[in-house]
Amino acid sequence: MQVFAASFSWGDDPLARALAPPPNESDEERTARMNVEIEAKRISDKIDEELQRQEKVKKKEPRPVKILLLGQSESGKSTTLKNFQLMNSPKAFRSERASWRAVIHLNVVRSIRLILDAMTEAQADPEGSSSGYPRLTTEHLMLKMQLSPLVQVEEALARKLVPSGTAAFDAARFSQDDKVYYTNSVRSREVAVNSQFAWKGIFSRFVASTRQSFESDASGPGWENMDDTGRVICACREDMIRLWNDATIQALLHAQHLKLEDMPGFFLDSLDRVASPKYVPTDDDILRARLKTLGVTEYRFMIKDKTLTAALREWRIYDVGGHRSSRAAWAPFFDDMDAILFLAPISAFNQTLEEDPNVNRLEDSILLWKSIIANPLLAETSIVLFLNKVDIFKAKLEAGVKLSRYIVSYGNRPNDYESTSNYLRRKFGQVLRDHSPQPRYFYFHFTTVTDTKTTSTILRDVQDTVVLKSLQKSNLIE
Ligand SMILES: Nc1nc2c(ncn2[C@@H]2O[C@H](COP(=O)(O)OP(=O)(O)OP(=O)(O)O)[C@@H](O)[C@H]2O)c(=O)[nH]1
Ligand SMILES: [Mg+2]
Repeated sequence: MQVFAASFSWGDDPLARALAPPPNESDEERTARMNVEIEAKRISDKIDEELQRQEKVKKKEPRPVKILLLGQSESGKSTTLKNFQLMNSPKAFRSERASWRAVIHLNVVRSIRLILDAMTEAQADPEGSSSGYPRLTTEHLMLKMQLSPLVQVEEALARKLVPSGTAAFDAARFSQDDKVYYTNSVRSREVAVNSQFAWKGIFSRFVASTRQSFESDASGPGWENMDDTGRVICACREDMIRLWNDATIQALLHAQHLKLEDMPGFFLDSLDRVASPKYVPTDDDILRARLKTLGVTEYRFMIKDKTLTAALREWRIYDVGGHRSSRAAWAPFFDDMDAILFLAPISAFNQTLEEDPNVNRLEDSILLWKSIIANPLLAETSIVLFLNKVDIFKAKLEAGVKLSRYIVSYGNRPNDYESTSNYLRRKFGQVLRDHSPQPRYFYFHFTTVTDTKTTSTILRDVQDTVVLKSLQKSNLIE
């Protein structure tokens, strides 16, 4: 210790010693050394300047706008996301048509399977004496047999979309019914896909080989480019049409209260088109296709701000699963959002949750809305309400379904669209006034998000006004 202290002194700095000029330096050597040092300083100053410039640019670059889509399952979140994609990156949206064709085929075979299941139930009581079901003829049973390969097609498509054993597949949330992954109830069992899993990539080989035909609107890829599942569906087209249009089958579905046309992903009225070899999904078809979300999907795009600076700003839209078991995944997104689009399907007033048949869907929407409004983490976040599925809501009212039968508080007010829709809007507005931690503006729209034209106007309004206000409030825009 003493030896070390004796050999080291502050005046003997090894760094200063290393940088000091050599003791017997000539004038020439000195000039050369100084020139090298001047050049080194010039380069170093330039690097500092560049770093400072980059820092300034970084500060000026607008921060991304983040929007979170919320609402119960089947409320229309993913359909709203599709509208954003169609508006802001139509080419990319349309390049995914081959993948959506597979989903539409899956939707078709699901509807057919539900009819086949209904027929099996009727076969258990052939005389219809105890159930009151209409009698099925040998012709019906022949049709049923001819269509039975579609059950395997459903499983094959489902397995393609949700391969078991992938890290992205969350088996805990599914019952393994017939080795295919469906959500719990057998009648409404439905394939779900985890958004972390790049399911669209599965069809990319197919897309690549048929890119031209899919990108031009003229005609589809044709039989020769179709995969096996597509071929079976096309081969069954005539039989499916006959089954769906059969009066006895319609009576049977009616007797079993099975309204396929009210279910998401209904394409049986378009079988002629969607089960043809040259079928290419239209934008409308893609918006009507149903694929339940698990996990979180992020979509990014750039648009010009509607501000004086007209800066190009990145937008990020987040789509989450609305099933009760998926809602715990919402919270981590709450503290970082500029706006929330909350979807409440008002047409669901006479339906119950798939997760819990004792809970009315509209009631679930109101409770969910209340919990979002009251959440202190979201106190500063703009929230926009979409009272969605207005088309189905109107159709139900016109068919004579009474709102007051399910929402008793509606009493004996008139059952027309004007009165009922105003009543529901006021209910949601009242929850906002009563439960928001601080006063906030009630932004709402009546929507049918499967209608791209009206939805794009509404979304542009959301983009231009609501979010802009939120950015101004947080001083992100001068
Ligand atoms: N007729 C009609 N159908 C709609 C409307 N909005 C959504 N749909 C359909 O309803 C189904 C469900 O919509 P999604 O967007 O998948 O619902 P989601 O909220 O993403 O549901 P999860 O992923 O389960 O949380 C789809 O088949 C849509 O095409 C609407 O306004 N009118
Ligand atoms: Mg979804």
